[in-house]
Amino acid sequence: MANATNEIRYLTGFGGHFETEAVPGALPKGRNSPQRPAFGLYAEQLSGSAFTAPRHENRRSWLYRMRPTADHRPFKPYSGGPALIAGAAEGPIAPNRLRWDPPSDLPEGTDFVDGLVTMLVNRDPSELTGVSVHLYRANRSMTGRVFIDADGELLIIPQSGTLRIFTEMGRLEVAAGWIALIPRGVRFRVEIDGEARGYVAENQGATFRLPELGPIGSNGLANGRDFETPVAAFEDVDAPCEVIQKYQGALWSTTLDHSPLDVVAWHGNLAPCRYELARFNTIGTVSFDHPDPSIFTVLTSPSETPGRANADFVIFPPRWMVGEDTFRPPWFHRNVMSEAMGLIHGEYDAKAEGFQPGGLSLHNLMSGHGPDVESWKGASAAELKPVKIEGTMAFMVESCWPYRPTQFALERAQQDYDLAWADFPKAQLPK
Ligand SMILES: O=C(O)Cc1cc(O)ccc1O
Ligand SMILES: [Fe+2]
Repeated sequence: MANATNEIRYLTGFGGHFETEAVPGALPKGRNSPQRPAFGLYAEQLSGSAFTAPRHENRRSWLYRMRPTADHRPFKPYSGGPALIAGAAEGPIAPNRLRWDPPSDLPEGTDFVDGLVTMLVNRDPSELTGVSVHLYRANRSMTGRVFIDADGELLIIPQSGTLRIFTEMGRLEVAAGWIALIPRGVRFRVEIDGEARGYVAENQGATFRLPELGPIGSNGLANGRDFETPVAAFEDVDAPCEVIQKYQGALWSTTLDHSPLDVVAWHGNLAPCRYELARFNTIGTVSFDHPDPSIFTVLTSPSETPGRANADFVIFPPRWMVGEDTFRPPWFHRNVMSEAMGLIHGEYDAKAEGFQPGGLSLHNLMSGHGPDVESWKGASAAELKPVKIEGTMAFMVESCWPYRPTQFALERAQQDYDLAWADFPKAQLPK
């Protein structure tokens, strides 16, 4: 089925067992690794979970490619992209709330890789847990090079501009309002027209999956059928191609004499996908009280502790607010989980000002936060008729591991963020 908007074809479903071939006959039937794959292709397994992971956790795909990935020369340190994985700032993490305007000095005239800037990190990649938050600004397509992240799966959240992502396993188009998920280790190139900006959550832990629905039942939130995985697509290019790899927190580079985007067919349940956030089936109160934001979870990466996410990707989409006798915006709270938030467009209902599209905020473990004074005043006085929050899309990457800002982030944080919560009137007790 052709996709009307961009001619790229997709397979639907989250984490399904897909099979796809760009050349008829490339995909072996009934086995993974025949003695002689069709056309002299190389069969190669890509594992996203341990071989012995329980069946419902097991993620792997088989790729049929023109040359094996093993065919490369040593990686050497890469000197571009200086702001990616800059490492956390020295010293203890201060218990302060932090917020950023969209940085005006993100890399300029760069492609997606060199345009990435790390803002927040929270575990060493070798621990196979944690999540980092990066921003990007890119003005050029990647040409003659691809990127591969061995440290984590990449959740790409465009804020403006459209990315065309040519991965080993096919092509995806991802505009603002969509997300893309690229599995750990899958090589890709990003093409753009004009300028593109956005966020990347780099998940070093267990692969993102749909959250349990519990009493919600068998439908709702992000529905599996709305995730789209590209069909196989490849390029047959015998020209130098640089491979830039993020590996254990550092960047490395090697140059091949061919494009590694040469996977002619693949099958399996580990593959890139995209999802339009507008498809999210938002559920909320129809009686009273503001539910915990976990009700807005799109994807979750569990930790080893049940119910405590290594990373939750949560959105705040347009929705009706109908709660009776309820303070409707997010309440005041302190959380053992750490909350990084971004804004794709519009306004966030807990922040009357200062939180801009392309900006970022951090409310780490146990830091007191909630509505700013203006939002609190407005919502406390509002007439509680049904109101539709429209034209907005905020998101949160919530993690059980406190985030550490990078030096780049610390140097650019708003200086007066605490004033968002200054001068609340004191409660007046009966005399
Ligand atoms: O702090 C925030 O703005 C995120 C958030 C939103 C909400 O609706 C409830 C709790 C919460 O942490
Ligand atoms: Fe919060």
